[in-house]
Amino acid sequence: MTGREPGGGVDGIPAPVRWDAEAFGGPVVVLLDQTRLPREEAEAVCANVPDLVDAVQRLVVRGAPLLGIVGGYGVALAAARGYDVEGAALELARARPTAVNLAWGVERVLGVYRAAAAHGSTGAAAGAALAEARLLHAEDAAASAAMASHGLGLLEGLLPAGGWRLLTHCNTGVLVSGGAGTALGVVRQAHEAGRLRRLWVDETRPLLQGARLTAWEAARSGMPYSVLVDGAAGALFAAGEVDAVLVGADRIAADGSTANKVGTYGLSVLARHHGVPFVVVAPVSTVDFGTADGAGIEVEQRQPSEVTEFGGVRVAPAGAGAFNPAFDVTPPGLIAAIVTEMGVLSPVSHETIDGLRIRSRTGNETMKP
Ligand SMILES: CSC[C@H]1O[C@H](OP(=O)(O)O)[C@H](O)[C@@H]1O
Repeated sequence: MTGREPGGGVDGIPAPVRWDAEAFGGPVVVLLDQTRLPREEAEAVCANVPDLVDAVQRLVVRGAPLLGIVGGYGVALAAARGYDVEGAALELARARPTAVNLAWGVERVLGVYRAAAAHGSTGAAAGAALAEARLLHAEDAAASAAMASHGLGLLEGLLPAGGWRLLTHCNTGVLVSGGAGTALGVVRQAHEAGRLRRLWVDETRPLLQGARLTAWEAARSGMPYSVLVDGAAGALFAAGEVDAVLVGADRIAADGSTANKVGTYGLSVLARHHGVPFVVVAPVSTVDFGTADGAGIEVEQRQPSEVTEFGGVRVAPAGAGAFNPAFDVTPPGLIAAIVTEMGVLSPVSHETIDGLRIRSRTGNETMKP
């Protein structure tokens, strides 16, 4: 079994977020600062919502499921400290536009706060908000475990016996969830089952979530891994060195179109060309039934300096323009399967293998065929 520490964390990888009401003279949200990994394991302590919004926007904390958890804790923080909860919820929900989980986590805890405030004191409402944020956190940990199990079962059905060579993009492990992660959680489960021959880690320019964060997690978990520049993935496919691609998601539209870290779409085209399964792993909280298809997904455009500079040093000529979308969108036709905590979803029929349709949280719409 993976070495899971009590209170979060896996294989010596600290939990990326925690609530602390004691150690800092009042309620705070404590984040593992992902901009400083892997060189140092530093914490960012957020005692107010502007600091939390800044941390989200600078990717101190990042990754769709974790953004949902942090959004929930942010509402609880505003309530606990007597800030304007409605205003705080608005600021948090729009801190980054693509990952639907952020707004979902904010809205879920805000709804509990509003209901409690309507029938009781603001103190009781603050307590209800924190309890819901903690529940959301625990649910995501359970979702991670379920996705890892469903994902391993999918790979066992898709891939030959023996060791697998799996390629992943960006970071989708402990650092993006309440548990062991999404796509990297499946890889970790394959490793624990003795089925991981090699993990190919796309460095993932420009912020290097792969080379910095996935490599750090893989090392902590003792996985056999190699880092590659994003542009080298094609050569690996051409050499027959990739058995499957596993990626996360930031928003899955109702037709199965999937927004994920920029570079994901190109991998799906390579995978299709080379007959390699391309698998998305994401909790149902990433599915957005309110967005019909990929054209409706807002893709975050980030600062040009992330592309024209490296390590704070300008590498492109002064005045160079830059195209720096944080994500791209993969059409459902290029996705072999979407692994969720409820089961493995076909992106075309939108039914899990046992025929369970994924329904919206309001229970009426379903993913459209
Ligand atoms: C499974 S959530 C991780 C997801 O989020 C990453 O984006 P960012 O690092 O900008 O938060 C990337 O899209 C990952 O797949």
